[in-house]
Amino acid sequence: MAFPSPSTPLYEKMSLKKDAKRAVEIFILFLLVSLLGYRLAHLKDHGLEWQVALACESWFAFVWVLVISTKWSPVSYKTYPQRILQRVTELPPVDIFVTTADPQLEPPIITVNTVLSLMAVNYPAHKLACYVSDDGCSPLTFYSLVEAAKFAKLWVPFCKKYDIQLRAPSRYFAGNAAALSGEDCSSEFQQARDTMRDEYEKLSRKIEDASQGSVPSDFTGELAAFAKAERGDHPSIIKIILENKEGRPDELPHLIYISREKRPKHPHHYKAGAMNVLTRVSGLMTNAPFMLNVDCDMHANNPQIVLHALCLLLGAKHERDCAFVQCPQIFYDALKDDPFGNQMVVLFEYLGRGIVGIQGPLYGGTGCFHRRKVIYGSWPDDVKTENSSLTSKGESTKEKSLNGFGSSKQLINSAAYAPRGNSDHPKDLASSLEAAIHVSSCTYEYNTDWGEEIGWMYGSATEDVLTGLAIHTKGWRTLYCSPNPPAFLGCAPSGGPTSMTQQKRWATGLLEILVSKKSPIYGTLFMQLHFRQCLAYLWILTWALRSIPEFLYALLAAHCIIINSHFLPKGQEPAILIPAAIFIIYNLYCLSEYLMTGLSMRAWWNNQRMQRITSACAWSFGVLSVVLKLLGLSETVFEVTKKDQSASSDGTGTELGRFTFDESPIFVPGTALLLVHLTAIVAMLLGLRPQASGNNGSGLGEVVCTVWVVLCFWPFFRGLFGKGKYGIPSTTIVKGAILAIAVVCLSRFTSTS
Ligand SMILES: O=c1ccn([C@@H]2O[C@H](COP(=O)(O)OP(=O)(O)O[C@H]3O[C@H](CO)[C@@H](O)[C@H](O)[C@H]3O)[C@@H](O)[C@H]2O)c(=O)[nH]1
Ligand SMILES: [Mn+2]
Repeated sequence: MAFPSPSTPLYEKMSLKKDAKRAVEIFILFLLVSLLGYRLAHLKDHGLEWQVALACESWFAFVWVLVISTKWSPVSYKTYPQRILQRVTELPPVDIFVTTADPQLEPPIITVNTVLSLMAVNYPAHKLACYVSDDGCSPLTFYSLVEAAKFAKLWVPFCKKYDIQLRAPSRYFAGNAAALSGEDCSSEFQQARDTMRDEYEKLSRKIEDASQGSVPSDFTGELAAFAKAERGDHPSIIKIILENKEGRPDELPHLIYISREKRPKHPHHYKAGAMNVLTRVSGLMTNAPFMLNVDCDMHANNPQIVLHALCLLLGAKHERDCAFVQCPQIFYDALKDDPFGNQMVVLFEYLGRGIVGIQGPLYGGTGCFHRRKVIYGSWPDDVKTENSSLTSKGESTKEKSLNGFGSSKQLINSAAYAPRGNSDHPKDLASSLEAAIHVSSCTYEYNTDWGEEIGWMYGSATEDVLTGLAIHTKGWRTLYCSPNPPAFLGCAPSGGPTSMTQQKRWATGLLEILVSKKSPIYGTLFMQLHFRQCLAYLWILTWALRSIPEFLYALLAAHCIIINSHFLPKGQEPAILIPAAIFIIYNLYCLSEYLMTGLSMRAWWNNQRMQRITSACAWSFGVLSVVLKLLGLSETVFEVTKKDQSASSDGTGTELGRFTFDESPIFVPGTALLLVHLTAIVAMLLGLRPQASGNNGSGLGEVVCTVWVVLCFWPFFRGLFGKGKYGIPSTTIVKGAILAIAVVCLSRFTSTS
């Protein structure tokens, strides 16, 4: 099988954009510092509002310093096929992991499409094994996979024979004319395609019927294992759905279903726990030196992707330059102009590519190819290996290493091969079934290094960033791979509640890392994390903390209007130019990033507006949940985001991009903020404010800020009057109003006292 041609570079240079970016960033920092100077000089004449402004602006200046000193440097790589061909005589095996957790939130048809697209990639089938972890322990998911395996026997040969580009059947059959235009027009092909379409329809109908409750209710045969299983209380269920017994490259990859043991009172560590079980079971069954992991909604969109990634993994000059290969998260059927601000295109384009120039991209949890030995805790250079659990010769040396991997002898034996990138394992899968059940039990990890030194790390709701950080901390570098067409495509959450839940989880998880023992500051001071990589991590890990100054700053203008005071210089003072310039340059600059990435002005507005909403609502709850965790009052949880097969198939939404609400308290801060500003506007218009002393009343600056906040929270304004899911529930409005009244009273109180 040929590696992709070097004439298609995976990376391009971005130095022009970068230099302009730095100049603007430094100028904004300079303005921020001037503003701080101005505040300090005038502080004694003013009240509380100036202190709040000073504190918030200092924080924003700190964030800018992080951004600038990190210097997101873009980098250009070439592909490495030449070098690989000299060294690699045989393609290495790759284990593929798919995680799913809930058949309601993650409909099995989505998982099935992901699995089918991965089984059909251009790679010798006997070198691939696909492991699906089901944390929902759902007979429906299992049944769907069994049916999908039958369909795969037709689908995979069809894709390979006709070189189909979209190998997730639902995407292929929903394909628009453009995607299909390059296709063969022979009648033979057309016939084959029609047969496939019928077969796929049959498959989706079967899964649909089953989810209505008709099939998995009879727990016989293969389904018997699920009869007494409850979601959070069941033994391990491992089923070999497909096995490529003869090791034939043109047949199908192995397909294995895993639902790890769960018992109440035993922590299961959410996705990180699932990944560790997948790592162990695959270590026993196929033990490939490379592992690809994707979320259940992320199908392979580029059939060459495994080859692309191996170009980087095998072709890097030294292994230490490539611990893992991360592909960007890109979404299919994305709503126009990103109304929920979560498609992250600009984020990946600038930040993502920029970090590549330091120590390499962060691990994003999906679309990532790992080296097994790195996951097993290896260090980049061999000297260090002696301190870790295994030597480069592949023998387990110290007692600690035996304990580290747990009590399974077979697992320890198989792990001994990992450092050499070698993959000895029994020839048939069934012979390791018993050991696999053992390593997926809920007590297996007690007194081992899993989650601490080995595997996916525990202790954060963003286990991906934490795991990647642990790898960078050891001094590994990592690589970014963004081929065209994109490697993987997933679903972006749509709707207010789903987006907020996701952002809250991220903010929580990132802050958990910042305050943990594995924080990047420790990693830079005492280990091998590069200084600038540490700054890059800090910039992301402080997301949740940013919500506090931002919320106060957002309140400031309304507070000033209500008490008829000001925090910005007056319109006629020259000093007004400083904040005005920061505001205008910053927004124009952000807009330019969107336009240069090929997005619309509307997309910029939606993103900047959602940033304010996310910060006020989701990130502030992130701070709250970490504080509760630190106080020992509650544990953080991983709430799964809902996946829609296609945003437009929802049917009920006539206004797809419109913000939606639910009963969640997460919308209270946003509602309260909006109500305070509306109160301020009304008070100003009706002249219900105290008389200002001298020239100290609020001015144009405060009014502009209030209008800006109301515009950013426009979805909430519409929500006040909206119906059904488009309306803010009345209980939330009442809670918001109580908070708003408290803020207004407090403002009046501080101004009179
Ligand atoms: O107890 C759990 C919870 C989740 N998952 C799986 O984890 C994946 C990611 O969950 P999702 O709800 O889709 O979260 P997202 O916010 O979309 O995920 C992003 O953020 C996560 C960290 O917060 C990363 O783990 C993901 O890879 C990354 O795509 C899904 O495949 C789930 O099935 C489990 O296997 N077990
Ligand atoms: Mn997801």
